[in-house]
Amino acid sequence: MSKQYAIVTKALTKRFGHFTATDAITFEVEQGEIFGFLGANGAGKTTAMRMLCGLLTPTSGEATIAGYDIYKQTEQVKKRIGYMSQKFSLYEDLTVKENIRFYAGIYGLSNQQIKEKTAELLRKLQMEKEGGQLVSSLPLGWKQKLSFSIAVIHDPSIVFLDEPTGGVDPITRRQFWDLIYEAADRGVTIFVTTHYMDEAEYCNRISIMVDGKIKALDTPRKLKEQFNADSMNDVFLQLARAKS
Ligand SMILES: Nc1ncnc2c1ncn2[C@@H]1O[C@H](COP(=O)(O)OP(=O)(O)OP(=O)(O)O)[C@@H](O)[C@H]1O
Repeated sequence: MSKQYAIVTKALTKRFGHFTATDAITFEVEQGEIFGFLGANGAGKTTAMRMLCGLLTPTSGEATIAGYDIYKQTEQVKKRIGYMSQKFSLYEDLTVKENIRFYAGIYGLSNQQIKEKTAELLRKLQMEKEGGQLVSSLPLGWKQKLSFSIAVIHDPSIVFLDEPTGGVDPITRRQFWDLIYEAADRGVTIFVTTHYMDEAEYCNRISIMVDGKIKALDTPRKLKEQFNADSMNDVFLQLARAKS
């Protein structure tokens, strides 16, 4: 039997006018893998991710998500994915529980499922006491964890995370990654962009984009070997330097 791929892209490209933001990227992500999508600011990561989520139409190339074509089967794609954007979209003027209810409703969960999932989520995040608080009153790290938990509340097979841990300290980031590992253990495929190289080390495989193209793709260990580097930071800097 052929391998089950969560994501397959072939020469996926997005141009804005004459500018090519994502330039013929080709890769596969296995089901249950934690796949890191790295690149400097403006490398084209968000553009690629938006195409994979069905938010942006590619200029050319192909891609499937959970086996569904991103051009023709957008509804099936949307049902199987979760998405957490850089500016994660919690409503600050709603309570924690109201946010959960709102998004779970959009994802099509029944009232009974929403009740159960809300209790489970608050227990897991140790936020039972905060359920009735406005989201605006929560620390950033808590909002990020809540946002991630909501992005997987409908048990998607793939979750896309666009710089999910920006602006928080390493300990809070580590706690966030515990949630990621837990989801991956349940078989959820994680596609994550980050600028933090400690996080890159937590991924099963990493791709590094430079100017819209994928310049390297492998496990952190193999990339370090390939670039004769001590750390992912070093690998990243070598690729960024090679550009100039
Ligand atoms: N709608 C658009 N119209 C024109 N150019 C765009 C548009 N969206 C993105 N770009 C450009 O495409 C390039 C890639 O942007 P993108 O947001 O994908 O990069 P990124 O790797 O996600 O960067 P960051 O790490 O800063 O989020 C940038 O130069 C950006 O200015």
